[in-house]
Amino acid sequence: MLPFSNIAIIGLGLIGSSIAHSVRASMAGARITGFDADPTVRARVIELGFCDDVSDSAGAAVTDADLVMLCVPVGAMAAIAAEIADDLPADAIVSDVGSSKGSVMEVLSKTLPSARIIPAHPVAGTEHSGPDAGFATLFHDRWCILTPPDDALEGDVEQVKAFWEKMGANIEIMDAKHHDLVLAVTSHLPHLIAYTIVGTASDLEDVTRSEVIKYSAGGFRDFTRIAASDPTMWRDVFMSNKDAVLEMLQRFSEDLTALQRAIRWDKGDELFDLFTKTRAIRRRIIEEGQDDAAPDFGRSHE
Ligand SMILES: NC(=O)c1ccc[n+]([C@@H]2O[C@H](COP(=O)([O-])OP(=O)(O)OC[C@H]3O[C@@H](n4cnc5c(N)ncnc54)[C@H](O)[C@@H]3O)[C@@H](O)[C@H]2O)c1
Ligand SMILES: O=C(O)C(=O)C[C@]1(C(=O)O)C=C[C@@H](O)C=C1
Repeated sequence: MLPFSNIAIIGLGLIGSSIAHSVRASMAGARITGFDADPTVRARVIELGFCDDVSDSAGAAVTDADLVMLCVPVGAMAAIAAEIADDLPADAIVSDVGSSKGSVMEVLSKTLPSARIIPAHPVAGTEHSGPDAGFATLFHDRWCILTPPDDALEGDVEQVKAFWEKMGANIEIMDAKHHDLVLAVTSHLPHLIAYTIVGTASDLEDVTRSEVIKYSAGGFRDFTRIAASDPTMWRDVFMSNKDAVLEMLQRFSEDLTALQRAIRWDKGDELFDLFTKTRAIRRRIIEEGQDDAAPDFGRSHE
């Protein structure tokens, strides 16, 4: 049996379109209605044909839905919740895919006080955005973290869990605050570091900058991939997960200062010990099959 039969996807960029492709591939018979605030995106989605219907308003998209999946940037969640409030069926489950969870739950529960809200975060993505960037296998063997509120109905959590499992994801259930702390270090801080290092390189004098581009084969190139991620999405992530990101940034700055001191005072053994520890972490990630450097994950879409 299908976990949901009428799915409204609001926001048809990378994640919204990947969900639509994935539903098509794994839940035959489920009907997908899409909406995006950008009319050029709506027109492109009609051309691409991954929705059964594309509505002209968010309200119209949700009227018959049993699942409403909000796939907009975190900073747009409050506005979109207000837009669907009057048309949302009482028995529909509302979920989202936002990269931070505490603030999203806060705005959704305030704007939709009687809605059945089960937030989710697929820990899978690429640096690309928009409706052309999506693909059906994005969530295969990747984690999807659910952060249901304490009073969520168990049946609702099970339904959302079944939905993501059908799309190939592995499910973890977590408290929103814990999610935001963990993701601050595993996802948000790495993006901030990548944005910083690429920004620093681009601030160098013209002649050095062209050499940076010319010789960016390994390490720097990997950072530029991450630093090419969507500016709106990431601005919203940092604004919405401020406390956890600032806490992790503080720890990171302290560790960086310790490394600076080790280099200054020729403490090579301290560097060697740290690099040995970090190499072991990378090897563990690969052993546990979570190395996303190996599969393509949509990079061939570049
Ligand atoms: N990109 C990733 O790697 C990734 C991974 C997991 C989760 N997420 C989360 O998924 C969500 C969507 O990210 P994405 O990468 O698909 O972004 P995207 O830029 O590819 O798509 C977002 C879409 O939302 C639309 N939109 C913006 N405001 C809207 C509104 N008020 N009403 C309707 N549509 C609106 C935009 O026009 C755009 O088409 C974000 O909350 C992000 O944090 C992203
Ligand atoms: O692989 C990438 O390009 C990503 O940045 C994906 C990534 C991540 O940091 O792991 C980015 C943001 C999401 O919320 C989840 C996944």
